[in-house]
Amino acid sequence: MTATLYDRLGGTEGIRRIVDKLVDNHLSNPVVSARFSGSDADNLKEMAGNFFITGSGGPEIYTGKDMVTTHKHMNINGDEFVAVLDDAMNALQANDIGQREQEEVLYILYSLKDQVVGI
Ligand code: HEM
Repeated sequence: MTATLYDRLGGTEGIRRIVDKLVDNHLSNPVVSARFSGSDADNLKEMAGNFFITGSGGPEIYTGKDMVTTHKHMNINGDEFVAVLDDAMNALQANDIGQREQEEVLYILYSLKDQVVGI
């Protein structure tokens, strides 16, 4: 049986490391940093980490809002969405995640586009 994406990303510990890097990337990415200027970075890391852990086949610990409710009225555009995908790919590569897993994460994130962009 193939291991879950959760396992292949290094389980809870591995995903926490990836998401910490992802949020740090957002904070220093000029395309999106202003979006997060009022955010509590530690809380965002916790919530985004929980989202990834649950969404990749790990324990059901995500108790945050759904993606439409979270991003509604933010008027997020396509360039910002691509910037977030860039930050995610960079975070995976910085943590030596394999290409197959990078592709799977990219596909999952891309599939959420309609729940994030222009809503
Ligand atoms: C597929 C792409 C994305 C996913 C999976 C995602 C996921 C999340 C999650 C899980 C949260 C936390 C929700 C909660 O606290 O209940 C969140 C919050 C947020 N997201 Fe996204 N997001 C995505 C794209 C974006 C984009 C493109 C932007 C804008 C550049 C953005 C801006 C924000 C902001 C400003 C918050 C609120 C932070 C806060 O409460 O301080 N997101 N997102």
